[in-house]
Amino acid sequence: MTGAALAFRATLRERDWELAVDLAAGETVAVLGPNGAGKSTLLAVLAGLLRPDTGHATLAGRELFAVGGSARDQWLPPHRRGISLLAQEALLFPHRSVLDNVAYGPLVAGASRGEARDIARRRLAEVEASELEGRRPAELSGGQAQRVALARALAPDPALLLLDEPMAALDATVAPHLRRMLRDQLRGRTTVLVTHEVLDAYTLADRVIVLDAGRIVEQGPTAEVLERPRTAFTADLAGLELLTGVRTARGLRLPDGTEVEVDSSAEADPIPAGVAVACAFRPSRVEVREADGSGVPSASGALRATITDLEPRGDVVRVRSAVITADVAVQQLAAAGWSTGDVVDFVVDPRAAVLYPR
Ligand SMILES: Nc1ncnc2c1ncn2[C@@H]1O[C@H](COP(=O)(O)OP(=O)(O)OP(=O)(O)O)[C@@H](O)[C@H]1O
Repeated sequence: MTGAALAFRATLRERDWELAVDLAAGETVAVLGPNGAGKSTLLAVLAGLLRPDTGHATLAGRELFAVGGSARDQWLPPHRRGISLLAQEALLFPHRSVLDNVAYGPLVAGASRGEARDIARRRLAEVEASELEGRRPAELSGGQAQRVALARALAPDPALLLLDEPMAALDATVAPHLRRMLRDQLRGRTTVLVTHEVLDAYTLADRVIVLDAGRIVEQGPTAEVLERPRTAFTADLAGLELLTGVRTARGLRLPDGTEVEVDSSAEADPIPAGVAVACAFRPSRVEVREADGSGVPSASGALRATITDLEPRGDVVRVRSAVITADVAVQQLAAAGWSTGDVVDFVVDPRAAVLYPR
């Protein structure tokens, strides 16, 4: 025994996919990544719907699979894995009542009809759906159906819960209710959550794994990964700008030689000069100034760049360039008269930037 609830490693040559994931008992891990990164592949292999070329996985001390090794392959079929999946769509049995949908798992696992219905009633109460027990799935709203689907996923008391973008198909007005419910239900439950929403990761996950092209590219405690991103994808998801370079006495030097100033006086563990670093900050903490016409940026630490795009966002306009993005007040932009193709200076607020080793 490793102490891990889930110990998983597998490869799939056809998808150039190779992953190792360990989960502690009761831990929720959010899996993030761009389209095609391999998130669904992970869920499918865990659920037993897709067979890897090589790999080994144990869940709560039981072997889920051992394939491609020297010994004979082991492969536990999906219904014997102790794993439940909640997908974007509720996928309830259309001809059964809500109660019987939720009772199905325990019934198949060997409970009597009465026991299975008792379990189902308890689970429905937990997701505030008791009054729906006599309805058919067609008589439910999207949010109600998803709550029932959550009750159904939890009814067999799975050793591992898989959530595949559970809020994605819901109205923005309904999603917060389910998110709150999930927060309560996931406490102490070993869960893998695939999501595109940073709010889901913050609200529900202890840890985050970022995938790209079938590999893990970042992982760690949720706040650490999202506040100190190492990839452009994670930075973008977290609403941060990311610059990379080398540590200098005043901040960091970018590959083009520009030095960006960062106030690191509060740094607990100073990073020595010469170390490869990343620097993250909000676009709202970047100022845009008129370029003064000389060949060098007007302010020290300014990044001179051409505006490639102007994107209105309420009372600010997102000013994009190839190197950096700034949010500028609509009035300031209008007064300055900047438009795409103009060369301007971007200045990062030294106190608003976080510097960390790459
Ligand atoms: N049925 C399939 N057969 C072959 N290759 C597939 C299949 N499904 C996905 N792939 C490939 O496997 C890789 C990982 O895809 P996967 O669906 O796991 O990504 P994802 O991170 O879930 O993406 P998304 O966010 O778009 O759902 C991609 O290169 C994809 O093209």
